[in-house]
Amino acid sequence: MNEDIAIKIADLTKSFGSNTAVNHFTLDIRRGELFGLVGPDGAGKTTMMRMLTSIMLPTSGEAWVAGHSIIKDSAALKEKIGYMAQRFGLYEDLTVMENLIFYADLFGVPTRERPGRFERLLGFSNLTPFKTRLAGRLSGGMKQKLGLACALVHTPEILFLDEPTNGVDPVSRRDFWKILYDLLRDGITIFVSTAYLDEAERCTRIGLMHKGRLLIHDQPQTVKKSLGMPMFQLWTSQSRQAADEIIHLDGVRRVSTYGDSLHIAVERKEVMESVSQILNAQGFEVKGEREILPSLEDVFISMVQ
Ligand SMILES: Nc1ncnc2c1ncn2[C@@H]1O[C@H](COP(=O)(O)OP(=O)(O)OP(=O)(O)O)[C@@H](O)[C@H]1O
Repeated sequence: MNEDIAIKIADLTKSFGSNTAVNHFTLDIRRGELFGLVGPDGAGKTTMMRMLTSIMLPTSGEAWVAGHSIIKDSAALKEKIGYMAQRFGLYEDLTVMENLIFYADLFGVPTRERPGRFERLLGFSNLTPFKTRLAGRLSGGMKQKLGLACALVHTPEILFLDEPTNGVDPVSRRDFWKILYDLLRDGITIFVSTAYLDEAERCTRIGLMHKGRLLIHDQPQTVKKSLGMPMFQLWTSQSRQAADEIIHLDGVRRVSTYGDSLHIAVERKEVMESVSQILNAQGFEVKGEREILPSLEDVFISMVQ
């Protein structure tokens, strides 16, 4: 396998009875990428993570992680990866330090290497003052960082994070992403799943997943440009009613409300003139409009409609 490729996914499929959770998924992820698998609940992200971490076998297809087959080389593969499952995989009745020791035992981290490594992991996660606190008594953000520290205890090459910031406050989310960038600078490859599109923007590359299928994969900016039609933001009174008024106009492809404004995808820029005319004629006050780059949400919605 090409040395540059950290993860190679070839036609991977997983079915549960008649439900196909991951459907003929093919993708290469290079070393040093921060790849975001993005999709709504039930898209198949967790199933994908479980297969790539060799916890669950595929129905068909194959994948290689750090050069090891997920089907044939499970043990070797697990030594090369760190995995933080949803809810962080912690033992709540163990202390912070005991959780680290548990994972160090699990991965056979040599005793002589532990003091230095624990100190570093506790340091970057700001958990040094809480070494003796029970994991169950940590805040959500602290649990998340401890989960990450445990996933890194054996210095993996590739880190898998399944919706790591779910239910975590915004400040902790921001701190967490700072840590991920530090890890990336150290050369680790990161595969993260998220349902948050603002987080997807922070990845070097993303894949949009829907109903088990990979719809598109590229850099976030390129994905946004892929919408292939002009997008406008328009501020008006009663934006919801205004949206109903223009959605059926010729040349209007999509309308969604964003607070007190509308995002309108049109076939041609000129269509916006008739949009403004109709809104004014119907008594809506058009307060302003500007052309914008579509958001990832705009692209995602247009692809799944
Ligand atoms: N062990 C299982 N047995 C049966 N069906 C399953 C199993 N695991 C997942 N599924 C189904 O597969 C589909 C994809 O689920 P999956 O958990 O992978 O999605 P997800 O994108 O990670 O969403 P979530 O964030 O809700 O976990 C869903 O329809 C789910 O019900």
